[in-house]
Amino acid sequence: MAPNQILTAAQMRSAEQRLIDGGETVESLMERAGAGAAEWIWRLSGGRAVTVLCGPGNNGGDGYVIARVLAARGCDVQVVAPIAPVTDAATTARARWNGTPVQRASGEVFVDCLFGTGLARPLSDDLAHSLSDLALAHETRVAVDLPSGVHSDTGALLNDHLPDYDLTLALGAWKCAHWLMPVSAKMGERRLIDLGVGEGSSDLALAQPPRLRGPAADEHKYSRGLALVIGGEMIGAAVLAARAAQHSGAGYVKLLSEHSHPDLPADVVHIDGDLEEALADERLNAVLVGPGLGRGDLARHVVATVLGHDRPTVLDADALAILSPELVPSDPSRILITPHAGELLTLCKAFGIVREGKVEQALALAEASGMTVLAKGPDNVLAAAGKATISPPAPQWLSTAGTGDALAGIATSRMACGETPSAAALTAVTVHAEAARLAGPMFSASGLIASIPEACGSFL
Ligand SMILES: NC(=O)C1=CN([C@@H]2O[C@H](COP(=O)(O)OP(=O)(O)OC[C@H]3O[C@@H](n4cnc5c(N)ncnc54)[C@H](OP(=O)(O)O)[C@@H]3O)[C@@H](O)[C@H]2O)[C@@H](O)CC1
Ligand SMILES: Nc1ncnc2c1ncn2[C@@H]1O[C@H](COP(=O)(O)OP(=O)(O)O)[C@@H](O)[C@H]1O
Ligand SMILES: [K+]
Repeated sequence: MAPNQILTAAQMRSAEQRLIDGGETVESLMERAGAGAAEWIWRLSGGRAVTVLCGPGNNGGDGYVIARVLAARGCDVQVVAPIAPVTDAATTARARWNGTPVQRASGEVFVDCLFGTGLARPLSDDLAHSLSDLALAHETRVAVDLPSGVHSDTGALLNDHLPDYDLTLALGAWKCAHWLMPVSAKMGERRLIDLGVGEGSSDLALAQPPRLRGPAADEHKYSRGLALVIGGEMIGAAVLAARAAQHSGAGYVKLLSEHSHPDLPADVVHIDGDLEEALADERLNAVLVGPGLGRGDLARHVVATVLGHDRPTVLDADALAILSPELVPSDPSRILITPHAGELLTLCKAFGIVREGKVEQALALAEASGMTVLAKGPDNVLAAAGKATISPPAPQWLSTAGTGDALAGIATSRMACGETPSAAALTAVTVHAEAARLAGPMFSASGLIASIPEACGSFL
């Protein structure tokens, strides 16, 4: 099994076809999928009654296998089947299940096997009502492969009022929707069931935790990395970024700004000199521009000046409103951009990108700009050079002002430490999420920043 690969519905079909070409049958795969799912449902049900909703395709087929396996273990199982099976494998699975479907059921555990990766259009009103009525009539809900009514490749909801689940059992490989909003928020816990699908040619993967390295015995502040954060109209945002950078590995963080700030810690070195001069420092390893910068002529000049130098650079916030194809330098691979959903939309417009879904948009923007793109938000998609990585969800308490500035500061610090823009972005997202977990609920950006050192410590 390749536990980190994420497949589109088409790639999943190809992967299944490769297994079938290698001697498997759809029926044997369905048996494995159904038995694997039944094992989880058995554990979760703890002897409670189970209702399985079966659709017409192979997802429904999995449902009949689940019903048969659970019944054989003595579980009280009912099947609701609003549409008869249409595939050979589902027809066989239905025939092997020794029971009669019921019209309606209420009970304790609900298993959704209505549709999986084959869903081609929104559910009809009748099916959508059956699904939500059954889900409401049960305490615990499990989705097999995917919740029904969702787009496997984009994570979009195809119907309103779809249920929330406690557990989603991905069959054979992760699909994009398992990790993309808004669907991913409905899935509850996620578990992957092994069907023997090997490593394919997927260009999408689930992010893995980074391994950080502490300073060597002979390290000094410059060898650990010098980061420059450029302030602007709202100095507070740059201060947050500089404080986050300071706690993320760089040995030296400078804040260039004509304004000072009462919260500026003594260990962030404030300079108010010339930008060109600051950028010309041979020891400078990474630059951040954008948080609190402003969007006027001066801000444009600052962004153009930074991009005119050859430093590893993070562009965030206001710098993303300014970025345009004309400003892209000849060596853009040293640049990381960190747009939230609104900034991603603006950048797609600026670069003439018309694509559906966050993964496709991030990949297209990375291709058009040559930069590394971290499309952040409740789901984080990192795209560079034709490959994309999705990070597991972070605490939603991050939805507070200033946490994006902290993220940009961490990424800049990691680039100052010598990480590539992609590695730095992955480290930043992971450390940011861990710092949020450590900070507990209701934190502010400052509280988050205070947890960064301990969060980094988890990955040393
Ligand atoms: N293949 C394998 O080897 C294995 C696959 N496995 C399992 O199979 C699942 C994929 O199976 P699948 O391709 O049959 O798709 P599935 O999601 O069950 O539904 C498709 C059916 O629904 C229909 N339909 C579509 N939209 C509709 C709508 N809105 N309203 C009504 N009907 C609609 C569509 O017909 P259409 O009308 O579009 O021609 C078609 O008949 C996968 O998620 C996993 O669970 C595992 O068993 C392991 C082995
Ligand atoms: N609901 C959420 N769940 C998890 N992370 C979130 C959520 N909302 C926002 N975030 C994270 O918080 C940060 C917010 O960044 P941003 O929108 O740029 O805010 P700001 O500009 O105020 O700093 C991003 O890193 C984003 O990924
Ligand atoms: K399903």
